[in-house]
Amino acid sequence: MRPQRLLDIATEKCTLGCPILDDLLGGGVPCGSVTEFAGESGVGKTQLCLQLALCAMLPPSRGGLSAASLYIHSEFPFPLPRLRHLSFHFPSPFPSPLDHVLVRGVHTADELLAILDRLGDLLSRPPSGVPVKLIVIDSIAALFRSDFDNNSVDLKRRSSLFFMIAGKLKEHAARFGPAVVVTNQAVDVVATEDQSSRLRVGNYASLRTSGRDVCPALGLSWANCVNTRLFLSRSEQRPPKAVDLGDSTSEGTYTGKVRRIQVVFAPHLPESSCEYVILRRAY
Ligand SMILES: Nc1ncnc2c1ncn2[C@@H]1O[C@H](COP(=O)(O)OP(=O)(O)OP(=O)(O)O)[C@@H](O)[C@H]1O
Repeated sequence: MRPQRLLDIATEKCTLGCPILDDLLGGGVPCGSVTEFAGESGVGKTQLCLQLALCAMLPPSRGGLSAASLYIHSEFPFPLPRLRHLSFHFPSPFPSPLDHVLVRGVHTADELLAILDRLGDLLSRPPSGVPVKLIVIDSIAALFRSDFDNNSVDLKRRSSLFFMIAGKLKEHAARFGPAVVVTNQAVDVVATEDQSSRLRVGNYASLRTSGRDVCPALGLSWANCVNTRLFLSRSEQRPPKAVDLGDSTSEGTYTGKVRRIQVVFAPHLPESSCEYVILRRAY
């Protein structure tokens, strides 16, 4: 294959339901690989995942995948009222959109691995006949918060679970072509005297949110398990004046905190970022 042909291979993408975010991601979240949304609590990871689950149902002509999704959650309860609320404002091609979001809770990494082992059946023979082309794991970090101590045996066991989980996800992504999205927490970076010893992963030497230096949780082993890492952050302050949302109505301004999404690394995207806001209403 000539290098030029690589540019012609179009990867299917799933819209995020927002033209600015889609623009940043070159059309949306790519199918066939693992995309991570990392960021502090409340920054909007779940919001984007719920939005994606609804957008996956849209036909390709509207940026979707004409598909159902599997939403694996490790934080309880699953935000069903929020998904229902979002679905009211969502122009679904299906009469009951919530029937096409398959939800499964997991409590441990071993339980997740067992589900991923059996996932081939669901992906090859979806129960409703609608293909499942989006898999969300919200959140991977929650599964590793406890049960593991900071000793060499546990760290080795933890890394080995990362590689097994990522291996399964990539196997399904390559075989059945779904977009795989995982969410990850951000943890504070402890200041050291020698800043040069700080490990740099991807495009940015440091990442900040709410005025703190942070990095995605789970360390270097997990960073090597995802194909694309997107970092979501909140600014510490509200904008000095209302942000114009480009809407001519009186509601077309926003005075809350502005959030930012940065491409930390991705095989198909340059270093780039954009700002976003989360509104109560459909926009
Ligand atoms: N029911 C809702 N309706 C509208 N906006 C909501 C609702 N619930 C949360 N939000 C807004 O969405 C923002 C992002 O919340 P979200 O749960 O997506 O964050 P998160 O990054 O997934 O957090 P966590 O890591 O704790 O799960 C919240 O700060 C809040 O402003």
